[in-house]
Amino acid sequence: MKTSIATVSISGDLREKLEAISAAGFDGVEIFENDFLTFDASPREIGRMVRDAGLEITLFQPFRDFEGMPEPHRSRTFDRAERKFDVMQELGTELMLVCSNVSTIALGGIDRAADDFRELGERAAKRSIRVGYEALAWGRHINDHRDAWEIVRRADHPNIGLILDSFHTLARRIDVESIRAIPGDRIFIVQLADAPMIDMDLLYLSRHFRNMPGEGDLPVVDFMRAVAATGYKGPLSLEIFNDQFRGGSAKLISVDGRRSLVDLADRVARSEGGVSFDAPQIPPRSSVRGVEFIEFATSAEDADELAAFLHIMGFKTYGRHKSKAVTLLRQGGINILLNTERTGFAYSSFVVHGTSAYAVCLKVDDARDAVERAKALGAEPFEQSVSPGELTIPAIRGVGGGLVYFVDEKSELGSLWGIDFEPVEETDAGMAAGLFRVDHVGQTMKADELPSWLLFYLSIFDLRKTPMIDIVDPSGLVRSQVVESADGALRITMNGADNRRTLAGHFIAENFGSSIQHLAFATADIFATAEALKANGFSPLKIPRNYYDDVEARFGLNPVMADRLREANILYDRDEQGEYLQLYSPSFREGFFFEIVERRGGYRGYGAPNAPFRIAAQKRHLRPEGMPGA
Ligand SMILES: O=C(O)c1ccc(O)c(O)c1
Ligand SMILES: [Mg+2]
Repeated sequence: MKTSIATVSISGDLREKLEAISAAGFDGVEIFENDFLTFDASPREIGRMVRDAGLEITLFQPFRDFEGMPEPHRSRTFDRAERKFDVMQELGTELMLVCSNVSTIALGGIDRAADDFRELGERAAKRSIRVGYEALAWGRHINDHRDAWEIVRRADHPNIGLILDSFHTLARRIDVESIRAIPGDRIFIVQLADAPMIDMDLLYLSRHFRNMPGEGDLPVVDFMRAVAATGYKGPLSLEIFNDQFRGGSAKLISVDGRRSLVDLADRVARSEGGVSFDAPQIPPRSSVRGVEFIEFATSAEDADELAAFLHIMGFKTYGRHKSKAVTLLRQGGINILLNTERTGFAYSSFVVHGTSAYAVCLKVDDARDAVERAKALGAEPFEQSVSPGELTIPAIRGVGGGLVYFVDEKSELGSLWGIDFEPVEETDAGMAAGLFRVDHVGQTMKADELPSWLLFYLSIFDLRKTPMIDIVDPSGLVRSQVVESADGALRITMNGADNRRTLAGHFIAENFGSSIQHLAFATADIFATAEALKANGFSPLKIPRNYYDDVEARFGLNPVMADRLREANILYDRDEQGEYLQLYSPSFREGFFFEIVERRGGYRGYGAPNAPFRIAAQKRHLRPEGMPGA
């Protein structure tokens, strides 16, 4: 399988783009004409630059407003094409993209367009150049790949073929099954992009909001399955017009791009028999069975304070690492590690971010397979130093600074606690509060990191995403999206902020980067948990009375229930499936916090309608000078 990406997809000048694209492991690039025109080097030098970067030029594009022009424009258009052929020969590329005409003076007619392409094919053949025709979703006469194919078919010239672009087909909701009948060798290149499902003008959507396959809402896998059925063997080439990507890190976006293509090819190969391109042979997406532990990087002083905080929440000190300054606190199936080492990754994380939950360990079916798949998707493996007899827990770096560890039941990793930890004498006061598992992990990140994290999780693990929603912070909207396993064993909420006045934005600033901002623990009886916590000296986040009056009215709650909620500072939500009750801790310092939840019935959400009230209460809790606009 050959992978390629259009230079227009990433930031930087042409040299920077090529470096990042090559480093991410792509085989080729589409040279977008503007990137070429604005770079100060001859076509020959640019061609050499591309090849020196270990890349080939898969396509030169776009050539606009060609077919169906009336004279004298028609002749001029052919002259213009010849000039571009000159450039292409200097660059060292043999494939040109012609996108469908958008000019108001263009004449329609399938045969007229086919005649123009036949003549262009003749001229191209003299130079061993091939020309592919792409239907833009907003083309004046041609805006559907089926019509573009009909023109190519009637042009009936070996140097004229079709170019498919998933965006144009899928954004117009054209049936992808129509692709299957096209002979694969008549498709000269396939461009891939996803996009969010937003109701807007297609040109605007395409030029600003395309994203990597898997990051958006379009059925790109179905599209690619249909392409694979044609016998197409050419490159899978990304063409992503996106303002955030073009303003972001070329390196990160290139890695995401390559990751999206490997994952796409893998999904296609697993769902469509006998695909034409050789898809990567990698382990399947890992099923996550649960969160095995969450590890905080911290200092000795902070660790004492954090441990006290957790004791009040019903956690017991349960074990100590045999050779490292790592303490295990446990309640039910929840394991929390406090790492106060003065060397190594945890320590560098502490130095940069202060006390924070820098690592999550997931229980999967096969930990080594999980790492192997992640590596094939461009993730960085991580290895910690271990003492003799201790386990090396397979791990990878997350998108930001954090780590994801893996354990499984099938190897010695299933005995992690017995092998690496010594039990400690139980001395803690405080009673257990009925918290039995991690319900979800709340990650906060800059808004432009959200697509990268989304792709990271969806490509490595067998998770689904929920639709993007806006969380209402009194200081602005925060974008939020969830990835979760079908059975709820792993749920991760991701909040993307770009405004420092929001609670999430404030956290990113205080923490010097993205991290886990909250952990939600599940209880089967939140009122009993609230009682136990109270006895331990826990003081929950205070929710104003107005909220309870509103909830009582909104859901028609009986007043006794409303009073119970109010007295315990428990938030309430309900949908067709069930109910959700939430209790919040105050923030630890200015940073993370804990949430306690009870899910009743089949409730699958996260209490988004309660977010404004919870956030306002949290802001009141923070130091006034630390929180402008609170
Ligand atoms: O937005 C455009 O003009 C444009 C140009 C070339 C393409 O391949 C495309 O998909 C869109
Ligand atoms: Mg295109």
